[in-house]
Amino acid sequence: MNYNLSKDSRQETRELSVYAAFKSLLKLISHERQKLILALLATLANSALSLLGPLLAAYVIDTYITRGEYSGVLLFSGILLFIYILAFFTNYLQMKLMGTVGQRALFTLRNAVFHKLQHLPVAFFNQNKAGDLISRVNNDTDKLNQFFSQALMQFIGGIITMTGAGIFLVSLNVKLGLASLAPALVILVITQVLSPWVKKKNARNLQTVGALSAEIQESLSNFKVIVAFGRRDYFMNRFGTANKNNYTTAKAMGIANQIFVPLYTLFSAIAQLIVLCYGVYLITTGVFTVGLLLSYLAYTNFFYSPLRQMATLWASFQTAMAGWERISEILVLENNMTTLEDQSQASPAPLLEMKQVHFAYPEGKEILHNINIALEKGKTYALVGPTGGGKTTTASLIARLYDPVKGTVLLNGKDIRAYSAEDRTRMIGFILQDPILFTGTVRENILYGNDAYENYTNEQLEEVIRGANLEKLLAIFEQGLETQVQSAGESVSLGQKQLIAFMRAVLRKPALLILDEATANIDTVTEKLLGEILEKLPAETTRVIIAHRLNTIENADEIYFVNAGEVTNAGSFHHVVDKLQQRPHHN
Ligand SMILES: Nc1ncnc2c1ncn2[C@@H]1O[C@H](COP(=O)(O)OP(=O)(O)OP(=O)(O)O)[C@@H](O)[C@H]1O
Repeated sequence: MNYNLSKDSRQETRELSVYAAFKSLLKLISHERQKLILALLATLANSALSLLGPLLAAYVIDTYITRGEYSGVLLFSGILLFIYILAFFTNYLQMKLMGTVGQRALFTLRNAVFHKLQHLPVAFFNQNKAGDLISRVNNDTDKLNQFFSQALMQFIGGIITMTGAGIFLVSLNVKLGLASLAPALVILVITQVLSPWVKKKNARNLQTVGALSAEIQESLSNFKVIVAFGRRDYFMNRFGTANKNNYTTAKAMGIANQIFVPLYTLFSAIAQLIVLCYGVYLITTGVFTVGLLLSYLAYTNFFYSPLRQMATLWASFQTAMAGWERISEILVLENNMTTLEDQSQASPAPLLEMKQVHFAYPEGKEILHNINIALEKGKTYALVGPTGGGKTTTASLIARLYDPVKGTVLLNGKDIRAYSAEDRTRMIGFILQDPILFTGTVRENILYGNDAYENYTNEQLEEVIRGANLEKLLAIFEQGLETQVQSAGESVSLGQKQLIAFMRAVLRKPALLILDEATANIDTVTEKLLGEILEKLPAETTRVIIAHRLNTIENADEIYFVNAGEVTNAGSFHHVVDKLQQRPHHN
């Protein structure tokens, strides 16, 4: 499955219609039904109350002012004030409710995207940049929040007010009503025509925000290399380009989003002019009164001013839709590394087998060709060979970080895909080439993914560590289990990181332990210590060691030579030494 989210590499792009996008957006907040209905009622009440104003004013002018009955004027002023206060409260209620709905949508959506990210396979993270993903989780979801909390009810309120005003306009005088509404029709057509263009500009801008975020992430995480090579200018140039792209697309988006405002204002003014001219004509013919004309002008305003507002709201909707599309691109992805239904019983030997395995990274050429290996329980295997030969890839398939393109991997005689992730990771420990630590203490890091000792006190845990012969490794850390480490930064050395990763893996007591150059950054004395610990692992533990240093693999029972995607059993240690010596260029 292709997990690349960048548009250029996707064969099919999902183009949502406005209606479908709006429906799927609403689905997002469907669990807030009660609040939504209440907010809708408040919006309805608010619009109805506001619409009453001009009608009452027309009545007051034509009935009381023309007759000079000012007590009636006073009474109706009081009624109007009451209506406006009520309208204020309904407006407040609607904003409060929708503010909560928006924040809730943001909360739910961020959780959903993060949850999905946690469940996607390694291949997804190989193909997408962390910075862009962060931008999707942070920035794009917030666009939806803004739409829900600020725009949606204004949008609906605007439509209700416009419908009400439209009904008043047509029912007070059909011809004048239709004439005053005609410019709205033109606006509608223009909006329809321009919308796809506006949406594209918004989507493009969100993409550049993602790219900018990816640049920042990459340069910050590689800062040491940048300084060491004196290449600050290189990343500054790259950032400058990304920033410029963002600026250009933001400018284009701003123009696209704002283009409706002057258009709507113009057509609204034209409508007012039509009403004024035609209204005055109707007064002269005796069909209309001054009061009616004034209320008519007010209703025209009631119709066109939300329409003007809609221009901004429409832009917010377009941005939300563009954000929603970027988020749903992640949400629709499925993890193709599912657990197979396989009722067959696990058989004892060999512990792990690769049968006619072929593998290619997504969008790449075949890396491993027809691999057949069998790893017996309790034996130690070494994978050796030139850089880029495929050792890490082979180990990754053994640990099921990826599935083969062809062929099968069997764990205890059963398809490895039939094991749940928990069972598989309990059985297979993998110490990665570049070990990852999480911010916290050594204790937290070595207990990562290990529930068994979670509630142990430090003393109890130290006892367990002694039992696993790891106490000399722990002693390297000044404050023992409570030594602080950070995922970023340099609180521990690379070698120390490898030691923590080693303790983490050994404490889980895996049936198969893979060490991918796990001692590459460790001094020879400590390396010897690790060798001893490995020797003392339970007799049934199978070890797979990837190493370039020959002394690391001296104790291997069998050695596999991995070169150009072929894995061959190289036999004894001395045999391999001879082979490597024939390839002076390989390290
Ligand atoms: N994530 C990836 N996406 C695409 N290709 C990859 C990826 N990881 C490795 N490769 C390619 O697969 C091939 C084998 O790489 P692999 O890391 O398995 O080699 P290796 O033998 O472990 O090398 P080393 O000794 O440097 O660790 C290389 O050509 C590499 O470019």
